Amino acid sequence: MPEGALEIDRVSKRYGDVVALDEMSLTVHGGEMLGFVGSNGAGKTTTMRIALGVLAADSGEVRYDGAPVDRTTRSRIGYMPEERGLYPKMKVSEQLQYLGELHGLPRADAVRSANRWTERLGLAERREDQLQKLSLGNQQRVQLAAALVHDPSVLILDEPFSGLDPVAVEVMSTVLREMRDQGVPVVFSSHQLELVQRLCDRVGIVRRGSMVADGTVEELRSSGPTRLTVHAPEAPADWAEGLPGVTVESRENGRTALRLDDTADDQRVLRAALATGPVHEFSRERPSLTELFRDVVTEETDE
Ligand SMILES: Nc1ncnc2c1ncn2[C@@H]1O[C@H](COP(=O)(O)OP(=O)(O)OP(=O)(O)O)[C@@H](O)[C@H]1O
Repeated sequence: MPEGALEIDRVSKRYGDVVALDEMSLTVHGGEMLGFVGSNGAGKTTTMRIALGVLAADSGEVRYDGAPVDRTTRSRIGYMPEERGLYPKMKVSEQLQYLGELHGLPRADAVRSANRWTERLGLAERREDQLQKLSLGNQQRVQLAAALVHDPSVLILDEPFSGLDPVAVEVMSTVLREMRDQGVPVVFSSHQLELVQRLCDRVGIVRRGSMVADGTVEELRSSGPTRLTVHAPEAPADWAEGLPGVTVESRENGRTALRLDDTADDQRVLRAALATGPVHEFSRERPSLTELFRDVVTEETDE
């Protein structure tokens, strides 16, 4: 059972004048699923291509199970590229068998594995079809099968969920969870933040080639400014004005949404609210991953 971690350690990469990666670091442990999120052009694909070894880094190191990734470890990686590079005219089963053999499986094992994954991914009826005759969603299932056919010890997937219908999303999610539960480190990029929040053990947010936030969804959601909702129906409109470190974000039907920075004292806010009359609600709101992500992107735009 694979247990090793995939570590990307301060990897930098330039394309001419463009700094694609600036000391990017991330670790995915065995048995863990990491969601890799960031705006367009932030550096996700470049990171994954370097991890796979199809692109060389200018500096930094990629390690699996503590050792630098070499040709042998590379063949243990299952990769689903964004550009979906399969052969359009080849039959589904032939293609998967060929890829299995290319990764070192004996022919009989490659055939067995291709059959197993096509069955598992709902493609059994399409085995003898050319790839180009399949719908885009089914082509994507074949691409996942291609990443899995050699029974990889690490899974790296570039936007595996993009363009999938809800049933296919469930199939893909279940398979990735199973791989994770077998001890495989799984990392995938995605712009579908709700899906990432639901599926992943950890999330890494990348901005301009560096990791800017990394943790469990819970850790990320409890970081950042505190947001409070206070329902004090008799309070005057300006009840929270002037409280140190407190910004009023909105006020509607007696409910005030507040943002507290590090200098604010929530107990002082509560006392101020009680001083106006009854308080029916005093609750801390935690941001969703989408809101956290928006904060990071906004910072980027502001710079
Ligand atoms: N072959 C290349 N030549 C020149 N610049 C490139 C090349 N590939 C990527 N870049 C640049 O490197 C940066 C990082 O791109 P990358 O594709 O890694 O981002 P990404 O996070 O995967 O984006 P997306 O979410 O749009 O797929 C971008 O500025 C991009 O324009």
